[in-house]
Amino acid sequence: MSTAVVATPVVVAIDGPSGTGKSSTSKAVAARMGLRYLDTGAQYRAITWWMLNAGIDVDDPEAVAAAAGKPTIVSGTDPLAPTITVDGTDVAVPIRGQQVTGAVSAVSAVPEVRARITELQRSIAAGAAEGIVVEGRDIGTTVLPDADVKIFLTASPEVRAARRSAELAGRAGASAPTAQAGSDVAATQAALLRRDAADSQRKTSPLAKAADATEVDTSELTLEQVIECVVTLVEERGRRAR
Ligand SMILES: Nc1ncnc2c1ncn2[C@@H]1O[C@H](COP(=O)(O)OP(=O)(O)O)[C@@H](O)[C@H]1O
Ligand SMILES: Nc1ccn([C@H]2C[C@H](O)[C@@H](COP(=O)(O)OP(=O)(O)O)O2)c(=O)n1
Repeated sequence: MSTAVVATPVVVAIDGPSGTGKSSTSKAVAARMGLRYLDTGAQYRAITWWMLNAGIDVDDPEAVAAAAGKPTIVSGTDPLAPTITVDGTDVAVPIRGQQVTGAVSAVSAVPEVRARITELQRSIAAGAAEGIVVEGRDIGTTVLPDADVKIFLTASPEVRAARRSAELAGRAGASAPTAQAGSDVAATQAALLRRDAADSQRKTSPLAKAADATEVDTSELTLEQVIECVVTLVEERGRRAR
């Protein structure tokens, strides 16, 4: 395992669809390189959780826009223990639930929500004196277009669905694979593809690869290989900058 510390603050943008390994890779790279870590998907999930809790119709963009400024979202950026709160409540667990996952694309498509969360993301990145790894859908294109290193992770829909299902099953405490697990993977894949389509087709700041991002297909790579690949890209950039 390589441990590397970069001398100057470096900003790393990691984008891609769900299940490509953004969170796992970003956390590990940040921890190894002494950088902060920001999960922007968690912020969109947090504002979605708040909207659902407040009884706002998430399919009504005007109602979502009108409420977008109300909740206070705070992200803790320690890669070894990232946190997320809404108005002081720890929402790390409920934001991963099905209700939020099913509503987050609609809420995050609303321009007023994106403006608010983007501003928050930029201020967190600007305040990270050690440098930061920021992961999401539009970091390289919109949030931090001047990021030092931009990575776009991909993987086949089959691989992504299998990873996500295993993760969900692990969380639910499931053990041996069953026939039910097969249909769960199919349902998970269909839900992932629906969310990809919504996130890629929205008008404001869609999921997209920045022209200057390095694409890494993680389908056939272990998590460790992906981490090493990103660490190498960050170190190469550090050498070029010196
Ligand atoms: N290269 C990989 N090989 C195998 N499993 C992986 C790989 N990358 C990530 N995973 C696993 O897949 C799941 C989803 O990864 P995650 O980092 O949450 O993806 P994303 O943030 O892109 O949605 C996690 O359980 C993670 O451990
Ligand atoms: N920068 C971002 C990050 C996430 N989003 C939206 C779109 C995504 O479907 C949701 C949830 O993102 P998240 O990264 O938590 O999703 P996964 O964990 O990869 O399934 O938030 C966004 O619009 N822009």
